[in-house]
Amino acid sequence: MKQFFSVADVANLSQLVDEALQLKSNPFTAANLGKRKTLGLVFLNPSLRTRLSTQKAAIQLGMDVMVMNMDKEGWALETKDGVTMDGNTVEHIREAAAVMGQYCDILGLRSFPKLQDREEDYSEDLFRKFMSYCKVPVISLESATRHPLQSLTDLITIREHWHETARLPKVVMAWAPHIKALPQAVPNSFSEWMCRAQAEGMVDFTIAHPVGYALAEEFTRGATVMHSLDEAIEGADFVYVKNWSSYEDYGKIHSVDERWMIDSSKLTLTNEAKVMHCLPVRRDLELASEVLDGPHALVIQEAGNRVWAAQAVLKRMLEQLLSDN
Ligand SMILES: NCCC[C@H](NC(=O)CCC(=O)O)C(=O)O
Ligand SMILES: NC(=O)OP(=O)(O)O
Repeated sequence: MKQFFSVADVANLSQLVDEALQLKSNPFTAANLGKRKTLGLVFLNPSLRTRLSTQKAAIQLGMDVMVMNMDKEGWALETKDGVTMDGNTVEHIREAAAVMGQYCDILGLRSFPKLQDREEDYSEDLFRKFMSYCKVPVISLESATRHPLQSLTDLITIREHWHETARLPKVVMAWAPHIKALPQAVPNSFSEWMCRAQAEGMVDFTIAHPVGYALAEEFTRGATVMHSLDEAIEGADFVYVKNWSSYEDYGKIHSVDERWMIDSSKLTLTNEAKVMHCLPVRRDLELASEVLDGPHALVIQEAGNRVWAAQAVLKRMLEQLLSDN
């Protein structure tokens, strides 16, 4: 694996999930694979889980890790070409990415969308430039439109908590309220991974969102889309809670009539569903604390699984690096 940016970078989904679960039961099987290799984690936005779980994964593979909080500690980055840099930006991504590639064997990058210009965000201009200029394999730590380490984790978590063989788990991604305009990266990515998992006979996938919150079609092909939360979650085995801002009316928040927050009474409509969320979650706005603190919540186990997703992906990248050299 030379890059990990979307589900399209994974040749065999089921195998990668299996490998992650094997690493979970035996974390140090490849403890020397990454010896004398350096992972650089570059953050343009905040992070708790991605930062710590990816570091831990790399350490368990024997790698050295360097973290750069570019947003707070780096020079202000210019990403546009052909501009005279007489404003606030100090360093161009052409040099910054190329220099980081000199220090690291694999780089990870987190960069959120600005949510102002849809075309610009969805072109993934910054991420693509970083990948092209750094000249080493790049792992997405969440880009403008996707969060593949999270989605792989989510698939691992569903596989781990589903034991019936007679039928597929009903997985419902449910839009939730929020006060801020949030990116579509997590829901786009979850949907993209679940649609692939559905096509490969692993899950049955539904999306529930209010009118006006449709995601870009390229991420949702094959999913059942419903505009009533109650109808969508009926009989659900997993409910994946997430807020996102409008894609159609880009980056905007529309007010909604129906109550969209999952609480205990909503859960009675489901098949004793497990409730997932990528975190961070705003209690009693996006998700009721009675659910987060109750037996249906899977959010802590899910966050724990971030380590095994990252470790499986880094292992594949290291194997490729070693076979290329
Ligand atoms: N990396 C996981 C989610 C990151 C981001 N959440 C946030 O920005 C939450 C901010 C807040 O709640 O104020 C998102 O939804 O894409
Ligand atoms: N879920 C997730 O990516 O969390 P962080 O933003 O804290 O890394």
